[in-house]
Formats: sequence, structure tokens, C-alpha cells
Amino acid sequence: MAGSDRELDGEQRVVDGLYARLDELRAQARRRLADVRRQRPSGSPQNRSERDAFATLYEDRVAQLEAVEDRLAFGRLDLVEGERRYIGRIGLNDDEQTPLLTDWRAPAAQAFYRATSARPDGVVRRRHLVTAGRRVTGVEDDVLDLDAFTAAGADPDSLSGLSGEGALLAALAAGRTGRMGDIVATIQAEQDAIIRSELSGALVVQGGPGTGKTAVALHRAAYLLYNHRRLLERSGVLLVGPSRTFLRYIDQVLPSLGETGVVTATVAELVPGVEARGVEDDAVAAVKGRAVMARVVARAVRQRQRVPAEPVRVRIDGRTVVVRPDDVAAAIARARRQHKPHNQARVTFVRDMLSRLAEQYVQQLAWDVPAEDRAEIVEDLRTTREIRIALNLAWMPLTPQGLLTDLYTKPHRLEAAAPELSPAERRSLARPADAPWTPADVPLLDEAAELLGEDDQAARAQARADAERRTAEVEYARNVLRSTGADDMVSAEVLADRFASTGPRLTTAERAAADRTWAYGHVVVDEAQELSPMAWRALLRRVPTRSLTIVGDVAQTSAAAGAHDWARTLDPVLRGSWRVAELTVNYRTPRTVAEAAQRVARAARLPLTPQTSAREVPDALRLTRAADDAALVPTAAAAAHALATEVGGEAGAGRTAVIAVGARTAALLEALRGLGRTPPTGDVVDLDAPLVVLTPTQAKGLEFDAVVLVEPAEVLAASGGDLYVAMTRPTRVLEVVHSRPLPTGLAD
Ligand SMILES: Nc1ncnc2c1ncn2[C@@H]1O[C@H](COP(=O)(O)OP(=O)(O)OP(=O)(O)O)[C@@H](O)[C@H]1O
Repeated sequence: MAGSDRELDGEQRVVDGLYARLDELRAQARRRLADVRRQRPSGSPQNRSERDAFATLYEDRVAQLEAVEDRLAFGRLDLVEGERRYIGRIGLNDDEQTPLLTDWRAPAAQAFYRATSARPDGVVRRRHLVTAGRRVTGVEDDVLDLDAFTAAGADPDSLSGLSGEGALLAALAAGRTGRMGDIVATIQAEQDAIIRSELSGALVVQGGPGTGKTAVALHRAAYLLYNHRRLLERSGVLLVGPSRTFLRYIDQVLPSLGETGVVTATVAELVPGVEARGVEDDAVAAVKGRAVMARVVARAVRQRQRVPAEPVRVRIDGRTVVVRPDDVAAAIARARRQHKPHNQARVTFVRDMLSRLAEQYVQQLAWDVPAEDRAEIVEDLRTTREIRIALNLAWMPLTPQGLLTDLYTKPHRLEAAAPELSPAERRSLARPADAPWTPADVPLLDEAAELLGEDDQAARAQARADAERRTAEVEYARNVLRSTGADDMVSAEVLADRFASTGPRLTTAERAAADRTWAYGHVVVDEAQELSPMAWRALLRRVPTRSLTIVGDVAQTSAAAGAHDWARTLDPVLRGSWRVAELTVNYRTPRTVAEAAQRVARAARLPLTPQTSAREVPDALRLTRAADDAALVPTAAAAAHALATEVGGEAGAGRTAVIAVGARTAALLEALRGLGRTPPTGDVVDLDAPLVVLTPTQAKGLEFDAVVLVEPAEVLAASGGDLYVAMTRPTRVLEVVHSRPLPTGLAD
């Protein structure tokens, strides 16, 4: 993959020019930032927030230009008409606006990923540039149109080779760092088609382990942000992952692609203000995740709108008013007809009841009551304690937390609300009032929040005032952008958001993350097979446009409430309007390991997507037998210790994971400490560590150079999907340590 010296020199000169331009732009952005910061901090709040908004703008720009340092340019297209086009991480122009480097997401770059010799698309030659820092160390060419290539007088000897695989294989063989990297230089055609698929609608990407689903999802997010900047910058993009550990694993990919504004969350984090730290049995989580729980929550809300059995008599200023059951029933019926959330409809109910009670009161007076006095009577009734209690009992103002706690702590309430659940299932939901929320509670709280709503009178008045102020701010921002020539960097709307003189300056991402009812422009869901029906409902509420990228593998499901079949899971919530794309090449797992994993998966009857392996690694699958159960943990720890040394090398670069069922992890950690290792512990696993101990669920979506899988029969007993996940994490070695017989397929 070297390329002749002359070729390398030529490319070096081009690459030098590109970095020089990058440096120039960085200096320019830094200068502008310094200028803004130098402005006096005094002045009106409007001036101050404007200064802050510009400072953020330039800070973002500096950060973006810093992040693209590595492999700034990685490709070149030679076109039939003689044009040469360099492809890179971002687009660069010179001062005259002549393109120097084409952004990989631009239409003009597409042929770099898609052109083949069967369909060259006007490309004569595609060249991959291999760089180390700013130095060009090699080039690798695919000639797609050999006739045009020689007709143009090019020297076939200048070719480095006719295969396009070198750059890809080099990327795949690189040691793992504990953080996912981008694949922008080596995206493959089937991946590119998914990345560039249109924004609208729900796209499901199904593929076996290691086929690049996560990588593709992240590059698609970057692609959509680039091509629909105005829309998505304001509405935001949400990326949902299975755990905080996973989100940390991928958190550098989007910045390295020049994108920083994406909101990342787990389903457990979707309701602002709710921290779901509780743990519970998967079986209980599965009950909470069932679709029928939507009906249960709705019923629980309706059951808090109650007609009293007996009339309630209240004395007020020497007269008696009666809260009559039939009045309450009529008022409830009227309020319900508005189809508003519970707390908002309650306002109507209370108003209606007070006017009925006021009428009773007035009837008892010997004189005509003018309208203004009537209002006073209503107010007196409203503040009378007994009346307040009677009306609250009929229509209680509720919080989502209050409603759910009531269901979990009062068996009679749950029984009334959830006749669909068996008595044993209902008992399994019982918990003390002060127990922490669990991840499976969050979609239920969200469902409740949706049905309860907030008392929105104050909010509506505020919204009107905000809208007026905002129109003025956008107009002002537009003028500022026009006069400073910065209008290609940010839209007037986004800048106006940052002007907002109230409160601290917030980016779209920050505002979206803090608002339960935020409507995102696009949502990307990774490891989507784990989501329960209730989690899907919570998620879809956040994308009214149904513009989604859903990536996952129904063979890797471990959650009992998760999906084993996309149609069964998605049809009820997306009404059949979704499309599927498949990925079929495993770029991670060595062939022997991938094949063993597929045999095991087939034996466990998992819904497998066929795949081929891009990697051949000798001695990748190792089997180690421990004498008996007592020897299992010490043997596994010793194997992990040795493997970590083997793949870690001198620089300690490689990553090793020990994967075992939860009941084994404490003993494994202990044994490793005994060997002088210090594997990290805690909720969010530190993936920078050279050696970690994980359960299959924690390992989901991650990858390591080497994996020690402890007692696969145990993992299989918990879930076939778990074993499939655990076996497909390594890029170089899978060492299986067992004392019990191996599951079918593993050793064949
Ligand atoms: N085109 C590519 N070029 C280079 N590396 C790639 C390419 N596609 C995928 N990879 C690498 O393959 C590995 C697996 O990718 P990724 O984690 O996205 O797979 P996945 O399908 O999400 O796997 P899983 O289902 O196991 O979570 C990653 O290291 C990724 O960088």
C-alpha cells in the first residue's frame, strides 16, 4: 500500500496545503473569539447575552476545527473529465471560495463510497490516502475505469495495487482504545446507502454483531445534520443508547465528524428530573414494559376522577351547599369531553362545580346578586376547606410520581387499574413508597405525565409573551448575521436562541434535554431490540414526525420485554410505516469466533441475520477447561491476566474484558485483584482501563481486543441473546473458560 515516492510527494504537497488552510481558519476563528471576549463585559443584559452568543459560536467553531485534525483528508477521486477531488472530514475552500476539500457528506463525495468498476459513476480512479499525523505514508488505488485511466495517458505502474481492501483491513486490525473511532475513510457501499438514506420515515437497520450498525447510525446522524442543518439544528437530534457506559464508548465519534450538538440519553434518562437508579428483576421490568400498561396507567388516571357515594353538605356563612353526586357526575362528564390531560381538565371540572354550588348559595339569598358579587361568592366557595377536600376527592390534582407510587403501594388501586395482570404479576410490582425509580418505571412515568399534563394557564400566557419577544430577537439576529458575514455558520433562529436574555445561555441540546415534551427532528436508537413496548411509546412521543433511525439485532436481545421480531414490535407503534435495511459483513469478530457464535445462536434458535466475516485472525478461539466449579474463577482470572498482558503489549494499549453472569463478577474482580490487576468497578464502567469485568448486558455494543468468556452454559441459561453478545465482542481472541459442558455449537 506504499505507492511510489513521487506519488507520495505529490500527495504530501496537497495535504500540506490542506492543513495550512485548516490552520489559517483556526487562527481566524480564535482571533474572532478573542475580539468578542475583549469587548467590555458591561452594557445592557441584551448586549451581554449577544456577546455570549457570539463567543459560543466561535468557541464551537474552534472546537470543530480542532476535532478534524486526524485524517483531515483521506481520499481522492479522479473523474473522467480530468477533475481531481479530495475528500475529507470537512469541506474547505480557499479565500476565493474555490473548493480545496470536499466534505464526505456532500453529494460530490458519494462516488468515493459507492462507485464500483461495474458502475464507475464517472470515476476513473479512487485513491485512499493513508496518513500518520500530517504525513502521507501511503496511497491505495482502485482503478474503476481502466480504459479511461490509460487513455488519459496515466502510467499503470503508478498504481499501488488494484484492491480496495488495504485501508479497510488496516483499520480493522488496529488495536482498540476503549473508545469507538469513526469509519469515515472506509465506509463500505452497503453502509453508505444506509447513511445517506432520506431523512423522513423510520429506517430500521438490522444486522448481526460487528456489522457496523453503531458506526453507521452515528455517521448517519452526522450526515443528516449536514444535509438538513437548518431543520435539525433547531429541533435537535436525540441518540438513545442502552447504557451510560455505551454512550461514553461512542461519545467521541460525532465530535470527530465535526458535530457536537446531539443529545444522548438512555431510555431511563428520558424524563427530566427523574433519576432511575433502582434495580429490579428482568421479569418485573418485563411486566412494566408491556403494551397493556398504557391502558393500566390511563385507567388509573380515570379512577382518580370519582363520583362520591353520598352528598357532602358544607355550611358556609350560615347557609348550606351540597356537593351532590349527580352534579359531580355531570361535571366530570363535561370536563372529560374536552379530551384534555387530567390536570388541565380538572380546571374545567372545578369551575363547573363551583358555579353549581354558587347557584345553590344564591338561591338561598333573599336578593338579586349582581355578577361581580357572584365572582366573590365563587371565590369564597373555592377557598372553603371542606369544599376543596370534596372537589379534590372527586378530581385529585396528580403528579406522575404520585400516581405510580399509589399503584405500587396500594394493592386495591393496582387491582382496580390492572385487571389484565395476574395476581402474582401485580404482587411483583409492589414496592415501598420511598424505593428508587427503576429504568422500567421511566416510560410509565412518561405515560402518566402525558395523561396528567400540567395546569397550563400560566404556561400559555408565558408562551404568548415569549413568542412576541422571539420574533423580535430572530429579526435582530438576522441583521447581526448579515452585517458580520457569519450567516453560513449558524441560522438566525439558533443565534436568537442563544441571545435569550433570560437565564443562562443554552444550546438546543441543553434545552431539549431539559424538556420532557421537546419534539426532536430526528431520533437515532441503538441496540433498539432492548426497548419494551412502553419504551417505544415514550420515545415516539419525542418524534412526532416519525423520522427515526432504529438500529439493532433481534438475535442479541436480552431484555425479557425486548424485540425478537421487528414487525411485531414496530407495527403496533409505527402502523407499518417503516423500512428495513440489512448489514451483512462482520468487521469486528475473527472468522472462527464469528462462526462459532452463529452456530451457538442457531442452536439456541435465535432469529439470525446471515453474515460473513471480514477478518481472519489465527488462533482466535481458545477453549480452557477448569477442573471443577471451584477452579472456574481462578482459571478465568489467570487467563484474563495472561491475555491482557498478551494484547496489551509494551505500551499497554490493548483492551481485555472478562464477561460472566452477574453472580460471578464479584469473585472475578477479587481474583484479579489477587493477581495485581485493578479492574474498575461502578455503574459506569471505565473503558479506558486495560482490563474490565462485565456482564453480557453491560458488554452490549462494546468491543475489546480480547475477551474471556466465563462458563458459557451459565450465560446461555440466562438468555441465548446474551451468549451471542458475549461471544462476538473480541476483535482478536475469544478465550472460553468452562467447567460445565460447552453449549451446542461452540466447540464444533
Ligand atoms: N466500514 C468500516 N470501516 C472500518 N471499520 C468498520 C467499518 N464498519 C464497521 N467497522 C468497525 O467494526 C466494528 C463494529 O462496528 P459496530 O460496533 O458499529 O457494530 P455493530 O453492528 O453495532 O455491533 P453490535 O451489534 O455487536 O453492537 C467497529 O470497530 C467499527 O469501527
